[in-house]
Amino acid sequence: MKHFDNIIIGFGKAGKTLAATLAQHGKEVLVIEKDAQMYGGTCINVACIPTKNLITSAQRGVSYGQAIQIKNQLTGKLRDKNYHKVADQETATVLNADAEFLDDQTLLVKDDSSEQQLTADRIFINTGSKAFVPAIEGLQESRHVYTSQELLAQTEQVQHLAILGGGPIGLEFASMYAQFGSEVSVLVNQPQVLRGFEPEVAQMASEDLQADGIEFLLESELVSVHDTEDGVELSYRQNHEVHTLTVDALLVATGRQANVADLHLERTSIERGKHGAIVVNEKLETTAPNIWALGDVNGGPQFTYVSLDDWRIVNNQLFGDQTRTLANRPAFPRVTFLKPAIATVGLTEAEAVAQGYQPIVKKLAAAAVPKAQVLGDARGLYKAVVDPRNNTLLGMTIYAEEAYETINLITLALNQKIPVTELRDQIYSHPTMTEALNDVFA
Ligand SMILES: Cc1cc2nc3c(=O)[nH]c(=O)nc-3n(C[C@H](O)[C@H](O)[C@H](O)COP(=O)(O)OP(=O)(O)OC[C@H]3O[C@@H](n4cnc5c(N)ncnc54)[C@H](O)[C@@H]3O)c2cc1C
Ligand SMILES: NC(=O)c1ccc[n+]([C@@H]2O[C@H](COP(=O)([O-])OP(=O)(O)OC[C@H]3O[C@@H](n4cnc5c(N)ncnc54)[C@H](O)[C@@H]3O)[C@@H](O)[C@H]2O)c1
Repeated sequence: MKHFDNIIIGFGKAGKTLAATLAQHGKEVLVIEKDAQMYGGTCINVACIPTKNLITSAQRGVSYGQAIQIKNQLTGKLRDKNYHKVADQETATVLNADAEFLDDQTLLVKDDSSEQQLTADRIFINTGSKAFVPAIEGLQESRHVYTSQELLAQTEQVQHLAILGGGPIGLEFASMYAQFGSEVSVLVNQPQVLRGFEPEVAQMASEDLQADGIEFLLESELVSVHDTEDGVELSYRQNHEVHTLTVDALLVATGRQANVADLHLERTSIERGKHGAIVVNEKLETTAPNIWALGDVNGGPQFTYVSLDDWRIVNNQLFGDQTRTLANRPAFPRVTFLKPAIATVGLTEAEAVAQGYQPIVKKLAAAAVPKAQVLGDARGLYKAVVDPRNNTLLGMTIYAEEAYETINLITLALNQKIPVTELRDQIYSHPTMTEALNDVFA
C-alpha cells in the first residue's frame, strides 16, 4: 500500500492553496481530483469566474453565443494554470481519480482502469458542494431543468428562463439573462426577494430588477414540472391557486449541499452534521484524528474567499503560531453581482438594534456620486450603521456601481475599528465610487 505524508481530496480553493504551500515547504503531497475538467475547483470552472465573466460580457453587449466562447477560453486557461501551479512543484502529485474512505487511515482511489489503496499521515478533505435539487414531481426527469453548472454549459441562449430560488445564484442568473435579452421569471417561496438585506435596499433592488424585465412570482410553491415538445410547463401554487407557466428552461437554484456522497464517511469516525456537512472544530479538524475538512464541505459560508480563509487556519496550524481559528475569523463581505451589485458587511440596522446597540444610520443615494453618472447607472443607495459611542462601523450595505470594490475598504475599516470620520476625511481619487464615503459620513 502506498503511503503519502499528505493527501488532499478535491482541487478546490483551500486544497490547491494548501498543496502549493506544502510543496513550497518541501513536503510530499498528493492531490486527488475526480474530474480533470475541474482542476482548480468549482469557482474558476463552473461558478464565480464564468458567471462574472458572462455578466461582464452581457453588460458590454456581447452576444450570448460569443460570450460563452469567451467564458470557455477563460476557464480553460485558468484550469491549465491552476493545474501547473500544483503539478509542477517537485514534491506534489496530481491524480485524476475518485477518492473514498475505507477507514480513518485508508483511501480507495479509483479511475477508469485501476484502483489502489493509499494511506497518509494527514488527509485534507476539500470536496466542495453540489446543487441541492428539491423533491418536486418531474424535476429530476425533465430535459429542460438545469443546475447552474449545467446551464453554464449551454451554447444556445434560453429565450424564456424560469428560475427556482431567489438566493445569489438565482438572482445573479436572473440579472445576467435579462442583460442578454432573455425573458426571466423567478419563483420564490418568500414574500419578497433579498430578505435579510437592509429593507430599503431590498425594495430598491427588487424594483430595479423588475424594471430590467425580471418577473418575480412571490410566495410561490412549485408543485410539478412537465416537459412540453420544446420546453417545460411549471405548475405552481400562489395564493391557494395553482397557476401554470410555460418556459424554455428552468434553473434550480435552491441552495447547495456538502459534496460527501462518494466519500463513504460511514466507514470512518468522521461525523456529519446539518445537511450532511462534515463537522469540524474551530481548527477545522474533523472528529477523526489527522483529518481536516476545508471549504464548502464543512458547512461554513459558501464563498471562495472563505475556503481560502480555511486554508489560512490550517496553514497557521502547520507552519504558523497556531492562533488562527474560526473563533477569531474577522468580518467578511458578501456580494450579489446584480446591476448594480449589492455588497454588505457586518450588521444591518435591525440586527444592530436587536443586539442592543443604539446605532446612528447614515445614507447616501448613489445618484449623488459623480462616478455613478459617468458609468451610466446611478441607481442605488449607501447605508452605514455606526456605533455612536466610538464612531466605528457596525455594518454597511452598498447597492451601487462597483460596490464589490468599495466594500473591501469598508470591511478593513470595520475590522480595524477605524472611526468613520477617517473615512469621511480621506482624500480619494476622483471620479471614483469610493469617494462616496466623503459624503456618506459627512
Ligand atoms: C454559480 C455559482 C456562483 C458562485 N459565485 C461565487 C462568487 O462570485 N464568489 C464567491 O466567493 N463564491 C461564489 N460561489 C461559491 C464558490 O464557488 C464556492 O464556495 C467555492 O468554489 C467552494 O470551494 P471549495 O474549496 O469548497 O471546493 P471546490 O472548488 O468546490 O472543489 C471541490 C473539488 O473536489 C472534487 N471532488 C469532489 N468529490 C471528490 C472525490 N470523492 N474525489 C476526488 N475529488 C472530488 C470536485 O470535482 C471539485 O473539483 C459560487 C457558486 C456557484 C455555484
Ligand atoms: N456572489 C457570490 O458570492 C455568490 C454567488 C452565487 C452563489 N454563491 C454561494 O452559493 C451558495 C448557494 O447559492 P443559492 O442561491 O443556490 O442558495 P441559497 O441557499 O443562498 O438560496 C436558495 C434560495 O432558494 C429558496 N428556495 C429553497 N427551496 C425552494 C423551493 N422549493 N422553492 C422556491 N424557492 C426555494 C430559498 O428560500 C433561498 O432564497 C450561496 O449561499 C452563496 O454562498 C455566492
